Parts: sequence; C-alpha cells; structure tokens
Amino acid sequence: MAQYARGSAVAVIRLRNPPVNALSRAVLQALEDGLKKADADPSVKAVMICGENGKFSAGADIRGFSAPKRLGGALGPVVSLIESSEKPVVAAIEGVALGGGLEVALGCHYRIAHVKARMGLPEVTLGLLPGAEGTQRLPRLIGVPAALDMITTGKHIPATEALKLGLVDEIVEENTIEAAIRLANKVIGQPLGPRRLSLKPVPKVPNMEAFLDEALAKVKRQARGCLAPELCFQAVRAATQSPFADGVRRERELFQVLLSSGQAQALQYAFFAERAVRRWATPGGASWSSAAPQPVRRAAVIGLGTMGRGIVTSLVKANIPLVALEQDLENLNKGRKAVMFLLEREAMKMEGGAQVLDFHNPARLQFTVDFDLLRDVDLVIEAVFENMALKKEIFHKLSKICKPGALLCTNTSALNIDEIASATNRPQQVIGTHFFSPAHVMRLLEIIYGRHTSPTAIATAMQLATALKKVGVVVGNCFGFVGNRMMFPYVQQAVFLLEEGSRPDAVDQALEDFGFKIGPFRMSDLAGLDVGWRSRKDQGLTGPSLPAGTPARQRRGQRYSPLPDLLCEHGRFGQKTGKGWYLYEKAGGRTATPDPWLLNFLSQYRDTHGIQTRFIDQEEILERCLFSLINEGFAILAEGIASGPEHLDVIYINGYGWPKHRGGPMFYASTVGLPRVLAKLQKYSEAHPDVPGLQPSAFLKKLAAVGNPPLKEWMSYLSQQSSKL
Ligand SMILES: CCCCCCCCCCCCC[C@H](O)CC(=O)SCCNC(=O)CCNC(=O)[C@H](O)C(C)(C)COP(=O)(O)OP(=O)(O)OC[C@H]1O[C@@H](n2cnc3c(N)ncnc32)[C@H](O)[C@@H]1OP(=O)(O)O
Ligand SMILES: NC(=O)c1ccc[n+]([C@@H]2O[C@H](COP(=O)([O-])OP(=O)(O)OC[C@H]3O[C@@H](n4cnc5c(N)ncnc54)[C@H](O)[C@@H]3O)[C@@H](O)[C@H]2O)c1
Repeated sequence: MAQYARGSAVAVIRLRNPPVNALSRAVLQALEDGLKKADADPSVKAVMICGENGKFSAGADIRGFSAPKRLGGALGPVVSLIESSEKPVVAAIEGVALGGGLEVALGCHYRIAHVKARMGLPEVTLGLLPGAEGTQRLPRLIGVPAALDMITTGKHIPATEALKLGLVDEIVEENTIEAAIRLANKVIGQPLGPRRLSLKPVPKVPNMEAFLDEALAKVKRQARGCLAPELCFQAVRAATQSPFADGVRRERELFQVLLSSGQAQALQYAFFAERAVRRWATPGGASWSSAAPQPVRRAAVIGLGTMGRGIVTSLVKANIPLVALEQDLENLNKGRKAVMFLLEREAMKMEGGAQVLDFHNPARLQFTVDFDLLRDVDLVIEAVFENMALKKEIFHKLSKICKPGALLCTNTSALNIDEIASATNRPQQVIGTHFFSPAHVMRLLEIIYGRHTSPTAIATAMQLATALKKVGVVVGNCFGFVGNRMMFPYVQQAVFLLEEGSRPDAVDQALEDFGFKIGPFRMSDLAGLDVGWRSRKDQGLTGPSLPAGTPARQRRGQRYSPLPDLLCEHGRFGQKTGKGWYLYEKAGGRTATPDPWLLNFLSQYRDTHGIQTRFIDQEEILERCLFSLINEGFAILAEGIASGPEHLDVIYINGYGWPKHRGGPMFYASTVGLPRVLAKLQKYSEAHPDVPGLQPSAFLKKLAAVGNPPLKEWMSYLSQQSSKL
C-alpha cells in the first residue's frame, strides 16, 4: 500500500509494503491514487514520496514477474504521471532505492537522499532490464557512460557517489523526510520543465558511436552467455538514438524478450534460493527459528597456507580481531607476508584503506606459533593439511586449551566431521566451515554439522557467514559434503572422456560455452593436481599401498582412470609446475596452451590399454559431465544431506562457478526435464556399466515416474524413512 497524508502545503505519499516496500500492484495503485488526490487538492502545493521504515523501495515485487497479473504493467505510466505533475514532487530516499524504486525517484522532480542510502538498477542481476523508463531517464540525468555502467552491472552505489554523479540533488545526515519537506516547500512555484528528465537531451559523449562499440564489446565479454547485460545495453543505446517516447517503446520490447526468457526465471529463482537457504533446518529438528548464535568477539585461524591466508583476510575485513597460528616460525613468516600482501591489496580497494582495516594493530591481528594464545578466543578455524591424523591431533589440543564455550571449526574439504570431533571433549561445538579458494573472494561457506553438532554451533557459523558477507549453506556430513561430492563424478567423466578420445581443451571449451567460469581441466591445473593425488593415495587408490596386480583401469570393481596419477608421477602438478593438463609459460604461469606432449601421451596411453579413439561431440561432453553431477545431487537429497535442491544450487553458483543464469544444477535439470535427464543417464550407464556415477539415482527415477513435478515439490516425494540422518 501507499499511505497518503496532507500536512500544510506538502502532501506525503509513503510507500508501505514490508519488509522492503516492493512495488506490488496494490502499492502502485495506492501511489497513483495519492498522486491524483494531491493533484486535485488546491491546498496541496507540492508532494513528497518516501518509504515506510527507513527504506524507499527495493523495486518491483519480484514474485510478481512469475504472475504478471499481480504486478501489472503500470509502473512506467505511474512514473510518467509523477513527472508530469504540475506540483513539484520530491523523493526522500532512505535505505534503498533500487530498480523500480529508483525509477519512481527518477520520475520525481527532485531527489534528496540520506548519506547511508544506496541506489541502483539491479534488474540485470534478475535477468531483466529497468522496465519503467529507467533506461531512458538515467542516461539523461547522469550521462551515458555512468548510466551504462549502473544498468549493465546492476551495482548499488552509495549516496555520496550518487551525489557526485548528479543522481541526487542533496544528501543529508539527519532526518531525510524533514529535509525533503523543506526542499519541497522551497521549490513551490519554480518552473518544472527543466526538472522533467524525459524532456532533457542525452548529454553528448565525444565520438559516441566508438564509445558504444567499445562498451558493447566489454558487456559481451563479461556476460558469458547471459542475455540481460546486452539487452540493457541496447535499451540505453536506444536513448542515444531516439526521442524519449521511442526509447521507452524499445525498452518495453526488450523487457518483454527478457521477461519471457528462461534466464530471467533462473536468475529470479537463484535470488530467492539464496534467501531460502538462510532458513536452515536439520533432520534432527534444529532450525534457524529456534537456535540462537553465540557472539564471536575474537577468533583464531590455524594454518596460513592457501586457505588460511584468505580466511584471515576475510575475518580482518569483517572487523573480527584474531590470532593467526602456524606450526613454526618459517611458515609463520611466510604466512604473515602473504596475509599482509592480501590485506594491503584489499585496503587499496576500500574507502579509508588500511586505517579502516587496522591490520597492523596486534590487538586486532596477532601472528603466533604459540597455541596458548588461543585460550580466550570464541571460535577457531583450522586450515592445516588435509590429513585426518593431523586434524585430530590439532582438535585434541584445542579442546584442552580453548575455553569451554569456544566453537571449533574445520576447513576440511571432505573429511569426516564426526571423526575429527571424536578427538575433542566437546563434539557439540565442532563444525565444518568449508571455505572456497580464494577464501577472501569466494562467497560460499559450506557449513557442515556432525552427529553431535549443537544448533547453537550451526547458528553461530551461519552468523559468521553473514558477518563475512558470505552465503552460508548448512549441509550434513558425508565424504565431500555437497559441493565436492557432486564434483567427483563430474571430474571423473571429464577424465573418462579423455581416455575415450577427447582433449582437455575440447572438454573445457564445451563447459565454458555452457557458462562455467572455468572448465574442469583448467580448474584442476589451477587448484594443483597433487592435491587430489595425495587424497587418492590416502584412500589407497594409487601409490605404494595399492596391492600388486590391481588392474590399471579398475578399482574396487569400478572403472578408474589412472591418468591424473600418471601426470603427477611425471611432475605435472598444474600451474605451479608450469605443466599439467596444459602447458604454461612458466611455473606459476596462468596462460594455458594445449600441450603436444600431453596429446602424444594420451594417444600412447590409449594404445597401451587398447582403447578405440572416437570423436566425442559437445552434447555428449555436456550430458555426461553435467548429468552425472546432477545425478549425485539427487542421491544427496534422498539421503537428507541437504534439505532441498535450492541448497545444491546456491552451493554450485557461489562455490563452483556454475552459470547463475542457468539457475544451478538442480534448477537446470528441472528445465531440461527429469525424464530426459533420466533417459540420457540410462543410455550412458548402459554403455559404461562399470561407472556407478552414471547409474540413475532412485530419487531421480521416482520423480520422473511420478510425472516430473516442479522443483519446489520434489522434497515432498521423499519418504521420511529414506533419510539416513
Ligand atoms: C503480459 C504483459 C505482462 C507484463 C508484465 C510486465 C510488467 C512490466 C512492468 C515492468 C516494470 C519493471 C520495474 C523494474 O524495472 C523492475 C524491478 O524493479 S525488478 C526489482 C529490482 N530490485 C532488486 O533487484 C532488489 C532486490 N532486493 C535486494 O537486493 C535486497 O533484498 C535488498 C533490498 C538490498 C535488502 O537486502 P537485505 O536487507 O539483505 O534483505 P533480503 O534480501 O533478505 O530481503 C528481505 C526480504 O524481502 C524480499 N525482497 C527483497 N526485494 C524484493 C523485491 N524487489 N520483490 C519482492 N521481494 C523482495 C526478499 O526476498 C526477502 O524475503 P524472503 O525471501 O526472505 O522471504
Ligand atoms: N586449497 C584449496 O583450494 C582448498 C579449498 C577448500 C578447502 N581446503 C582445505 O583447507 C585445508 C588447508 O588447505 P590449504 O590448501 O590451505 O593447504 P596448504 O598446504 O596450502 O596450507 C596448510 C598450512 O597448514 C600449516 N600447518 C600444518 N600443520 C600445522 C600445525 N600443526 N599447526 C599449524 N599449522 C600447520 C602448514 O604449515 C601450511 O601453511 C585442507 O583441509 C584442505 O583440504 C583447501
């Protein structure tokens, strides 16, 4: 709703739709009614529009896009109605003015914002474009380069930047509403023509065409298959080429194209999925609604290798004082140098820089090799080598040293949380906090509860995720948890495809064309092939503990490819050694080129093992890699390791570079259709009966058999008994 009130000469229209004053059909109707009332009342000389509860508006009600009747198509005309008012209209922007909310403000004749307000046109992140004339008004107000930047990236900008760009007329530190009413009183009677953005020309840019060509090339490069950025660009280009009314028509056409695209549905699903996973629950009955987190006033990180460095950086950025511990002085100095380098770089990106982060202050960041300094911390994150014996030794020590309430977290990628917890005197306070590399950049935090983990521990880890500006996803304990467990069959298929005749660059290209940021072979080279090699040796799959006479391409009765092990035996660990699945310009180099040595090696390998080479097309690459990953997802759901498909999708989008415009693997499966996914898996598992990852999971079969229900109904088809937790 929008509440209309008249005080003195200024009528106030307050947008009201908690929690973020989204513009639903009802809100728009009330806004329109309020404007008409103000227009008809001769005692009203000006109008002020604001939002309830310190928020202007987060834009159109996103849920309305899947039920357009609920939203209506009326936002553009309402914005025009505001602009054409004969009485000055002032927007008082507090909190956020996003999307349609900012478009409403752009229709107003004046905009005044609180210094802490944020503004933006984030429609592109939902697979849309600003559809209420924003692509035509914003370039007229702040110029084409700044408008293109805001509209094609969807970034939110602070009020201070909005003032510099001329997006707002004034910013205030105190009461925005009072300041807006003062401004409204001041401008009564002043001519409104110059304040109507639709009447302004688009400011000229020298050599506009060349500028636009370059901007388009950049937008395309960054979009990686996502439609919306390019259509946002086209709408802004229309503003530079056509009169306002024609530009608006073009904007509407492009909006409709996007609205009916699958990509918009996928991106909007991803928006709500990210929010849904905050409401975590475990099969044991613990949940976000009843569990309270405990405060984390001081933390510790153990191990300052690849992961520990990023985790320390993340904690410092979140303003959490901490102790960083290494095993000896040599590693401590190495780790300290690396952390300082990361923090200096982060500080340069921030307003206020190093002073804000305060990382030179030992009260906020202390480096040590002394476990005794961990006595009073509230939370410890262990990030030492992936080795169970070492982790248990550390956790045993922690449980003796740390105060009774301290939470003990492990960054293990795959190991059993219960076994680690068994080394302590407080298994209820042991939890997995699985960061992704680089830990100060990647948004995902996979939070793994063990058999004894308390609801308080889960709530505290979730609160930590929020403090670190990460997306926390709560999952159960199994080898590889959710993300890595789904990744195993995917990478396994990629390697099998090489055995059968494909090439690393062909497999990577197919998956990068699908939208992945990086294909499986480039990814393995980046992460280091030695990491998986060590883990396979620990599991007895390769190395000296392998019983003599084990067939080269079989383990425990299943197909196995020794190719990654053979590469490591040749000293090819990936980027760090300058060669892996690809060749690099030097050790530590980043430019991957296909390596003739590897292609020759593959061909000899196939000859040795009598494998017939065949051409493998893109379709087969995609289906085998993606459907085996999805298949594992269904098994995870059936076991109760995750409480819904949204969890798997949020994990894949935020931790594994899955293209967001495809909504995550489980959403993607729902768009392909489960019967089709099932049929393909059946076909491939018949061709490869010794590959369990291709054998369709029982849950997938069940969903296909009951008629391919929509994703949000999947979990209702799981019987209680099937949960293993
Ligand atoms: C036949 C023809 C039919 C044609 C119909 C076509 C109509 C044509 C008209 C086009 C008009 C276009 C108008 C406009 O250009 C389009 C838009 O405005 S799209 C929306 C753009 N806005 C956004 O993307 C903002 C999204 N929100 C956020 O970024 C954040 O929520 C926030 C505002 C920064 C707040 O963040 P937080 O404080 O962290 O809070 P949450 O994120 O947890 O949000 C709280 C709660 O609110 C829900 N929510 C937030 N924004 C919206 C929204 N815009 N609509 C609906 N709901 C919203 C959010 O989901 C949370 O609820 P929960 O999911 O937890 O229940
Ligand atoms: N590298 C990744 O991409 C990644 C991603 C997610 C999770 N992980 C997990 O994070 C953990 C750390 O991985 P990494 O890649 O950072 O390893 P790493 O080898 O880069 O670093 C491990 C660090 O731990 C230190 N260490 C070893 N024993 C110690 C002890 N007793 N006390 C204090 N410090 C000790 C080492 O000196 C080293 O600096 C592992 O469990 C790994 O599986 C790694």
